[in-house]
Amino acid sequence: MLIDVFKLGGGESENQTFLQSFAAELKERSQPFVVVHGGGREVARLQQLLGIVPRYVAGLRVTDATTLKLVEMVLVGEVNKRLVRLFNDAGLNALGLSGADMRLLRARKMLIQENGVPADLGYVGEITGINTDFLHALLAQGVTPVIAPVAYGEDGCAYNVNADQVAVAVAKALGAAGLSFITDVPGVLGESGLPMTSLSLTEAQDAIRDGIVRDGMIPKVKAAAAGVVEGIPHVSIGRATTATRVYR
Ligand SMILES: Nc1ncnc2c1ncn2[C@@H]1O[C@H](COP(=O)(O)OP(=O)(O)O)[C@@H](O)[C@H]1O
Ligand SMILES: CC(=O)N[C@@H](CCC(=O)OP(=O)(O)O)C(=O)O
Repeated sequence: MLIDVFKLGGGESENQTFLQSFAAELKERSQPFVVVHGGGREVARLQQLLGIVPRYVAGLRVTDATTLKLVEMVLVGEVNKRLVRLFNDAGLNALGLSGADMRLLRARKMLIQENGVPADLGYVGEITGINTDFLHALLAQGVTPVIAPVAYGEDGCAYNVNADQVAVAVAKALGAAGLSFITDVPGVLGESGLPMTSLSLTEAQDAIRDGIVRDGMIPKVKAAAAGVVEGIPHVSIGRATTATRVYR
């Protein structure tokens, strides 16, 4: 069974017009697929509303116990259900899941260094396992899993995981044929400001080094490159017709 994984970024998960046409396209697909979504911008907005200043290290949200609650409220409680409603309105059989459900996404605390010094990101996790049997069983029944990136810690805690990283882990675990990062730009924009048709792993490194790829696009390009290295045959960033293919 050839499976595709779509990662829906934070900008697009709020764009009703885009979502309706995306859902209609998904409905026409004959091949099974899984959707992983983000929603980082909406988490940041709620933090700000509550007087909490969002903090990031290497593009990852520093997640203390209060922030973890907000992350779960927004991503699992709100964004996930909004997408599931919309997909089901379009005629799909969508089922919203977080990492805790059936131990779908297992994780451990992520340990990283910032400028050579260990940085404590709190409840930020890295994926250690995926319940692929459960996903396969759902797909075999024509169900579309819609996954929020809050994982189930090996220590019983919830962990906040970057949604691009979750998408790569899910695609790798399922042996997916394709992984598409849908975001609020048509593709990875080159120096000209136009989307590039393709980006090799070396060109990706150069584009990051030269500042052509910046901000949130850096972890996305790195995640896409990791997907290519993991052997996912087709990895792309952007909208269907203008997306940038990342290749070895
Ligand atoms: N070279 C580039 N091409 C396209 N987008 C870029 C580039 N460099 C930086 N960006 C920024 O990256 C953003 C996408 O990253 P992000 O907002 O984290 O996406 P998502 O929420 O979908 O994961 C774009 O909206 C754009 O502002
Ligand atoms: C650890 C970490 O940073 N987690 C992300 C999870 C959501 C996400 O990745 O959303 P986007 O895809 O919209 O960026 C966060 O808290 O923002």
